[in-house]
Amino acid sequence: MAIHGASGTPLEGQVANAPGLSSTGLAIPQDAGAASSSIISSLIGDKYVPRNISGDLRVTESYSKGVGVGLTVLRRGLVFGTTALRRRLLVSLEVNNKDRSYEWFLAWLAHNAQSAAPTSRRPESWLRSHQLSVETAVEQRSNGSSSVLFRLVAGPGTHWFKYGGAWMQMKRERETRSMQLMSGTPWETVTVTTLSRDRHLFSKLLAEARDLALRGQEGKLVIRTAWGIEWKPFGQPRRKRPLPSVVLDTGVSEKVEQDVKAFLQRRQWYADRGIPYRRGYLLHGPPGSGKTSYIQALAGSLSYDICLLNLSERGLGDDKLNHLLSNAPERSFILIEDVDAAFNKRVQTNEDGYQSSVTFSGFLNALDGVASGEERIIFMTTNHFGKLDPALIRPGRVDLSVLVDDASPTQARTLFTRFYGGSESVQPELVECMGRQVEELTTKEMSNGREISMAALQGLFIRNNAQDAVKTLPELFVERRT
Ligand SMILES: Nc1ncnc2c1ncn2[C@@H]1O[C@H](COP(=O)(O)OP(=O)(O)OP(=O)(O)O)[C@@H](O)[C@H]1O
Repeated sequence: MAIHGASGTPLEGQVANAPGLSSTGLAIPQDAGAASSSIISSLIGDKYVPRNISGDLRVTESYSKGVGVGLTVLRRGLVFGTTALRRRLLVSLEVNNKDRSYEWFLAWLAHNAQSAAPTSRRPESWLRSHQLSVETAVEQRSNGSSSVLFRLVAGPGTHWFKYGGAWMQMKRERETRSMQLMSGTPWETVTVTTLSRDRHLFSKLLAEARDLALRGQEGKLVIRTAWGIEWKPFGQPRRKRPLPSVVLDTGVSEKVEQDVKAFLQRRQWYADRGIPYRRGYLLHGPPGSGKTSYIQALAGSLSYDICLLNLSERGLGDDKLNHLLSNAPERSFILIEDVDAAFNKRVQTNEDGYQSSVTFSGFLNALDGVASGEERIIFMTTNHFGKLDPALIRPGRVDLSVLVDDASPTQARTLFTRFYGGSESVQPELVECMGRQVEELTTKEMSNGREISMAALQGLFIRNNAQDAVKTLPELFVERRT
């Protein structure tokens, strides 16, 4: 972002460099008289040009020479004057799409423009424009349902709006010849121009735009994915999942939570000992046991964001990976799922045959990273702990490794009571009683070498009422995996 005078380049430079100008800034016109006499000669031939006509031509030559110089001076003067006036009176703010405030500003403008109902008194900020672009967003309501919204934002071109009593011109420009190499999106710039005396409004406006954006994320979990070498929000911020809604075996959730909290309070401790301030966690266990859900819920409870990293991403190489891991936004967990799948053969291949260029050693180096004071928390998940290379899970890369297993009897009971407790159709005592039944059933099935995932239990409880769920439960247990 940059604030500068309206002309952009220094005036002196323009004058001195302009073609056809002397160092004094005056134009030196070409010999207009000679040119006109040669045109006449070529039209009617030299011999028909009488001597006295040639004398008149000399008068005309010096006259046109004078007019030429006069016009040039006038034109230059006008340009000079206008530029000087613009420089004195106007001030511009430039925001480009490399900066986070770019999105905030466009969203703020769209928000204010849309709130201007035609019949009501116009609010202070509104948009006057004939060039609009559409941005589609999915909004999640508090009851969990979602709706698709179309937001009209100022498209490329010139727009006008009023803010804080001042008129502002906004120019959105898109660079069509070059793209951002990593993300493939065009470079864009927004230049807002207003009267110099109103320059203080810029910071007010940007602060408002930022607050509006952050308000939209309050109480929500922001998930980011890698876009080239940058982390960008993926979809709209989601509603946070309450941590207790992810039911892990006794003590597991507390162990991870306490470790993360203790780590967050020891920044100085790490700094004093010169240890890189980072921590790695590995959650391993069968599919559907709640690993991802837990990490997301934990992030939400600590008001952290999630940066989701897919090691099989097309175009992701060792360098980019290193950059991404070292430049995650503050207050975010980096989540790398199914880490075994990425490196069990040391070279990973997509369904379409694409081979990621991240190497195992490159990944280890990126995990070690450059020692810096920046906080970094990485969570990795896997379904196959045994397949992991010991180099990956050594302390420093994985500091805490936790098994998140299939449903234990206590987990099954707790999930049951969470689902059916508080419902009007079932008495609380009955729910407690059926919960104990679920616990006993699970203990019995487990002693027979059978198990059930938490995801399967959740599915059962979603589809059935309490009585039917208890009846159907035994059918869902499967032989334990070896
Ligand atoms: N322990 C749990 N408590 C509550 N719900 C759970 C639990 N485990 C799984 N679920 C539910 O099951 C679904 C899948 O869970 P999740 O994706 O977190 O499992 P996972 O262990 O990460 O699976 P995978 O290893 O296949 O990635 C989610 O909808 C989640 O709500």
